[in-house]
Amino acid sequence: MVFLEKILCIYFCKCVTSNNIDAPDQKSNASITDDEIVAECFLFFAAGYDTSATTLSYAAYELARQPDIQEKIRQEIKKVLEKYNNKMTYDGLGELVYAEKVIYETLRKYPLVPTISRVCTKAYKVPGSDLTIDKGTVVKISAMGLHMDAEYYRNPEVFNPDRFDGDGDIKKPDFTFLPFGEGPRICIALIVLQRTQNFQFIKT
Ligand code: HEM
Repeated sequence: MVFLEKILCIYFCKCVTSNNIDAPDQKSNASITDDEIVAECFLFFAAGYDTSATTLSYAAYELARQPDIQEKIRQEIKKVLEKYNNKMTYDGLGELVYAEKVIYETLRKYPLVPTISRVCTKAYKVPGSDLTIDKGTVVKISAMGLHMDAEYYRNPEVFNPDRFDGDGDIKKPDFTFLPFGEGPRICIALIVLQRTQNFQFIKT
């Protein structure tokens, strides 16, 4: 809602809201047109709908193939529902630790955006090689390639949510798990998504 609030503020009062109490909202010349609002809404729909729905389809596919994992997730949901009088609360969703690992493992094995694209903003010499990436070159980073690399994920073809345990078998340096991209353009829905996807499990 913070995002929507910022857009409406820019539209109606040409100010930018801040979440920082030390930096009160300021009037600015910020403006947004009707077309830009429509474009933002379309982006939310395009980026948010199919990605979430298809991830859940892959999760359901893996659960159908592995009844033991399905049962484990079911027991976890039952336990948390019992704790919260059969109502799923925000806190309850946060307690679905195993369900979250199932979502992570689904995103690892089936990253909906298999390659992340960036444009090189200045010439970059790749360390340890004589390769220089020129400014303006489009660089494609293979999330799928990283996720299926046995150097980072043992037996990468096996669907194993436990690899996301603290003590799991994952050997994960930074930037080897990229279902949501990375850096300043990382998917804006990252945090909301983990809990909403857990919620979908409960409903199904
Ligand atoms: C399983 C679900 C999702 C996956 C796997 C996913 C994945 C991604 C990826 C890989 C990117 C590109 C990040 C980068 O270039 O570094 C992205 C960007 C984006 N996503 Fe998601 N996404 C999901 C759900 C959503 C949802 C639910 C929304 C909105 C409600 C959303 C909104 C966006 C937006 C607006 C961007 C563009 C951010 C920018 O360019 O600054 N995504 N997403």
